[in-house]
Amino acid sequence: MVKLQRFAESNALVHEFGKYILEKQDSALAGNSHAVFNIAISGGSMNKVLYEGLVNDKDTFPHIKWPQWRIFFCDERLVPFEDPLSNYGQFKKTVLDPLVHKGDQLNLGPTVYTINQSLIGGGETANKKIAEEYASLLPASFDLVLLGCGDDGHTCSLFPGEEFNYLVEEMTRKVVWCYNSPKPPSNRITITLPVIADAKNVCFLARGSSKKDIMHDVLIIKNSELPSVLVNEMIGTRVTWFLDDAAGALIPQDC
Ligand SMILES: O=C1O[C@H](COP(=O)(O)O)[C@@H](O)[C@H](O)[C@H]1O
Repeated sequence: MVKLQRFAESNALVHEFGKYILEKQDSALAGNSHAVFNIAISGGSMNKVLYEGLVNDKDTFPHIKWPQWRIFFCDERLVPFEDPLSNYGQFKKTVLDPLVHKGDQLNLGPTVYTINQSLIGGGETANKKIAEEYASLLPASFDLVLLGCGDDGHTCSLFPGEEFNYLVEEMTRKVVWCYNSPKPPSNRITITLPVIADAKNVCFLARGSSKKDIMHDVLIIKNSELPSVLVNEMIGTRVTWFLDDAAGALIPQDC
């Protein structure tokens, strides 16, 4: 059974989301200044909430131990970092740059693991190599995986539909090349379901009315053709969903 956290108010959602991440940081570090917090983050709408909930939140910000964070990407689009579609590029612009320069001083930031940009544009062999190299960087397991859920029920770059079965059926490799993403760009890499299943905590974030139908399919119908549902089914007790009222409009309040 997954945990549902619902919010009528956007500020409250953002604040509680930041507090949830802080809690997971604290249990991973347990006061040990040599320990690290391994977190995998998603792209898209997640970045703004990470900025608001972690960098711009005056209660949370002072408690984040950024130098002990090891940040990885759940998926990455195979474009140069300066391309607006790059998940790392957007994260840098939205979260890292403001963090590093916050408060008129230079703050020490987290260690961020990106794909090998020099291989982008190198075709099939290079794309497979990007996935392979990225897999070799991943920790044995994540303390926290932060997931989005697309309007079609995809999460990471694991898409629903027969032509994408090779992605959700991958049970050996930790990272795979997605060569036919229905959402641009078509070339991406993504962590696989076993990596998510090994995580200590998994948290989905869904906001806005464009998500209301898919939230109904995921949380009420539980359509197991949807990758987001597969995550819930695999490790439900470790999964928390953060929803705003617009995304949860079709979910009964007592759910
Ligand atoms: O393409 C992607 O989409 C999903 C969902 O994004 P959202 O903007 O609808 O929240 C995202 O989680 C993933 O990282 C990204 O590459």
